[in-house]
Amino acid sequence: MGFKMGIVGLPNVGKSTLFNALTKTAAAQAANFPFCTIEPNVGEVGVPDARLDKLAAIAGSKQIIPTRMTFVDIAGLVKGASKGEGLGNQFLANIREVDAIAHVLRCFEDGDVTHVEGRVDPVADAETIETELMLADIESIEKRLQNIVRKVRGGDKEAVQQERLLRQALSVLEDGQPARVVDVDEDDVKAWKMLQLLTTKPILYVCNVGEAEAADGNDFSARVGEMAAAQGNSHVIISAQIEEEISQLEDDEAEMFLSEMGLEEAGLARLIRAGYELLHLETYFTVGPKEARAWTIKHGTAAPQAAGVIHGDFEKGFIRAETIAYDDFLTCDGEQGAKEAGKMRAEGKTYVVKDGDVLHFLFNT
Ligand SMILES: Nc1ncnc2c1ncn2[C@@H]1O[C@H](COP(=O)(O)OP(=O)(O)OP(=O)(O)O)[C@@H](O)[C@H]1O
Ligand SMILES: [Mg+2]
Repeated sequence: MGFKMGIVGLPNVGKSTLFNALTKTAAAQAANFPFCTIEPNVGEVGVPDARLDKLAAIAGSKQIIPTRMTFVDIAGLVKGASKGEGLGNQFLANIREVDAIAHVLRCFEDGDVTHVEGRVDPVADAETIETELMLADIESIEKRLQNIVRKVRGGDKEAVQQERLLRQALSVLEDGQPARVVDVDEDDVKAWKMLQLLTTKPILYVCNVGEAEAADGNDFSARVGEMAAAQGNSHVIISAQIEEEISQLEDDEAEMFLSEMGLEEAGLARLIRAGYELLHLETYFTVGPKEARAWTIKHGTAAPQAAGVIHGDFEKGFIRAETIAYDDFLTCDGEQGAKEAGKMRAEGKTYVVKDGDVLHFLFNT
């Protein structure tokens, strides 16, 4: 499956710095000038999960393979992007392809780092970007409404549904609100997603604070927190610069560095977890002597479809899933113990996989 988070924001706010820290590379050029990034950088990141390490230790697995999430470092957007300003249209197209948006807001003060608007004001910056996304949606909706006029007149069912949804979105957008506030009927969810509107993508604010503020944030991030709460969105506080430094350290050095900074864990782990929550993602595990591995599914996924994440054949030929809950696996000290304690369940096609389940699939080939 693979879920994609797009890193979005004004130019020069620290997007590429954050991306490099996440992917532990210097793949994206990060520098103090606006529009440093033009082509999107794409990187896969292992999702940190302490449970996986515990399972591997119990089972004596030789290899630990975390599940992965994709991050896309997108070029900076500016006012007028929806009208093509600063290569805007191209960048907006990059956003269309992601599942969720990590919106980076500059919350650090540093006279040496240029702010495109000449002042630090993350709430105003958030509005600038959101406005561009809303304008882009309005424009694309108007185009699409024109394109389906004939089909709608001809009574094409899909086109009629599309038109209804497009008009619903248009009416909130024209009211100055993002399309994500629309309450979509169960029956319309699929068609609604297919519209791929930019402002329906779930959003997470990333407050990029100064080095000394990584633990508690600052006034700027506090204001972002209020804004996010009012919108029903979440936010994380991170110093991209510190994260970049941490990403270059060995694990034990990194831990020392974190505790000196008063941080419990790297901001990246918090960011990835927040992204997981935002997308309603969950993890199940496969555990054996060879490897302990984590897999990503959407909340509410049935066992055959969960098996399909590993391989299409697992889904097609699904028979049953031998299932041990994460806590049982720990308390019973592994698969054998769980079996003896009667904690290994045989689950069929309708079983909805739970976060943390340790699964073993049986299937026909
Ligand atoms: N938390 C921070 N504190 C101080 N400086 C920072 C912080 N985060 C990033 N910077 C600096 O800000 C500058 C811009 O960073 P970066 O290139 O990552 O921005 P960007 O958002 O990717 O820009 P563009 O849109 O132009 O690609 C760099 O000089 C970087 O070192
Ligand atoms: Mg960049």
